[in-house]
Amino acid sequence: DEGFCSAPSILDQTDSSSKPLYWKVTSPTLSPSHLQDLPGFTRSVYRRDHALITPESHVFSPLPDWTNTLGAYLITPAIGSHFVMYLAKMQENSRSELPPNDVERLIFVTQGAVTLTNSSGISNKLVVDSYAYLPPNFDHSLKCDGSATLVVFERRYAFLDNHITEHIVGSTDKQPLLETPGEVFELRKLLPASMPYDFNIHIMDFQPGEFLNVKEVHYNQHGLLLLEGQGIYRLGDSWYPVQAGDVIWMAPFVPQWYAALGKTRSRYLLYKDVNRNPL
Ligand SMILES: NC(=O)N[C@H](N)C(=O)O
Ligand SMILES: [Mn+2]
Repeated sequence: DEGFCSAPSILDQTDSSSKPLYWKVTSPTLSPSHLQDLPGFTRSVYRRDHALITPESHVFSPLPDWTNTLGAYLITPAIGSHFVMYLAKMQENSRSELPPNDVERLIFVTQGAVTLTNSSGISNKLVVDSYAYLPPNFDHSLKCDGSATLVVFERRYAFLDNHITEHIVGSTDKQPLLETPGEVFELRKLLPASMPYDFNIHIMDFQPGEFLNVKEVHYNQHGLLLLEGQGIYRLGDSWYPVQAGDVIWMAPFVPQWYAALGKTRSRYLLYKDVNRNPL
């Protein structure tokens, strides 16, 4: 019947297997139609030790120095982080610019394709689910002919004597699953665990109904992008319904916990600082 319960539910989404990987990051499904474009309504929240930034809050503007690229900064030191996280929407004939000196960069492709060229002229085509790590002061450029959406992390590299990081190009599906003792989620890491790397990017998969065992509190900070699925994120004393396309800032020591819900798996990408003494 056409009663009010006929509002389309997110669970009515038939299988999205026909859609490209991570399609929801750039075209998220908003909650039932009665919330769509409701004036002034947002799920975004900004607190002392966490923030939830949802797609209806994104503010894009031309990325300074890049060509034909719009950027939405989601996390910057102004929020208390030691890194930046931004979405970069590269349009046709677009080109990146180098980060400042001594700043390392990681890019992850969520839509389209870009060509990464380094100073020795070697090019790599990066498609959805591919990534590249660029060490500090490493000459490179990203070019895009059509369109591409990247999530970019940049950080002033914490130099260690006699340690340097390498230029890395890879894709999530080629990374091995790592042990997660006491936890049920599947874990991949995009960077080596070795000492030179002062952060890593975790890709974490949960089946519906699975959740973090540890209600984590730790000195590390996080920038999270939910790539697929939906669930409930607990941050401090608040509980947030989240879905693909949502971004979360977690400050050091904020209590954090996730439970996956719905009919499809949850996958999120997580920046985590590592390998450096917190003192
Ligand atoms: N919120 C998280 O998912 N945190 C990760 N499990 C981590 O800190 O390793
Ligand atoms: Mn954590």
